[in-house]
Amino acid sequence: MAASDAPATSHTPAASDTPAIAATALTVVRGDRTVLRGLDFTVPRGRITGLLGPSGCGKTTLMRAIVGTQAQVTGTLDVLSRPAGHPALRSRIGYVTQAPSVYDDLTVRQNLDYFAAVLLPGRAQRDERRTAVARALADVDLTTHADALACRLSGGQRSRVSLAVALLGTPELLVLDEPTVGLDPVLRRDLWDLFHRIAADRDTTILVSSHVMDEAERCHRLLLLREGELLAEDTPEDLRRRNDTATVEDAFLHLVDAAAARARARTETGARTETETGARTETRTRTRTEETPS
Ligand SMILES: Nc1ncnc2c1ncn2[C@@H]1O[C@H](COP(=O)(O)OP(=O)(O)OP(=O)(O)O)[C@@H](O)[C@H]1O
Repeated sequence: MAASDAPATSHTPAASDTPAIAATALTVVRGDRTVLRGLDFTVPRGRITGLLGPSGCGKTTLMRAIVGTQAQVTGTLDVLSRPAGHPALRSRIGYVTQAPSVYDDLTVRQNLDYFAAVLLPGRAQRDERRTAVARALADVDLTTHADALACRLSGGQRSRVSLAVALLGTPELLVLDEPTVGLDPVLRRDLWDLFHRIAADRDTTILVSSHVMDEAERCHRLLLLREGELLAEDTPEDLRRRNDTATVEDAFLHLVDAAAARARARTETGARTETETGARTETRTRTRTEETPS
């Protein structure tokens, strides 16, 4: 998103205690649908925040707004103390989309070399490039596959190449869209261990989406999204405690039921008011008709 398309911002100077992401009344329209409705939330720095919710609830749309690739965003959205989409944020954010962005006809190392050349161009940065590529390969445990063509990799390995690309620039904010989809339990655990290492060792803020609720327990904080609305913003522990449930999944279901009950009550109140207003109007009309001499 161009800076001019960025939502309005209450631009504040950078400070280590300001949240990595702060949204107020964030609304996104896609086509003729309002996909995100008036979201207010913050994402703390250096922590792993899980964005959880069922398929189609708006997780990808929210991530796209944060990285600045989503049109029709209104409200306030600050990322690393800049308005989302600001050009200065490009090198500070790593974004891994659901579909791995990997060149099939290049090897793993060539893929990384290519993106490293974009991030760290020129002969003077050759050593930095080499170090960054070696580190990213080691991060995602693909050093032994460095010379394999990307088209020969498994789905999980391809996802890890995408993640390695995002790690090349040592981003301050890493936005990961369902990075563990389709991975076996061992790989999923290894990836989550990696996310925790990155957050702890490099002070990187990680926003990671998932629709698998057991992954919620691995996050420091959670944003629970449903049908474009934020159901909760809390730690997994507080979410369980507040809803008196054993798991985050049960807490989520509890919140969904409560939201549905509130919506039903609103609809019934609206219908009753409408009926009463209709009855009053009819009475008034009848009275007027009766009063009108024929
Ligand atoms: N290009 C588009 N144009 C119009 N509407 C879209 C577009 N892409 C997505 N949507 C709609 O926006 C809503 C949210 O989609 P989004 O991809 O953000 O959900 P999600 O929570 O990431 O889903 P999933 O977990 O399946 O990836 C959906 O109802 C979807 O139909």
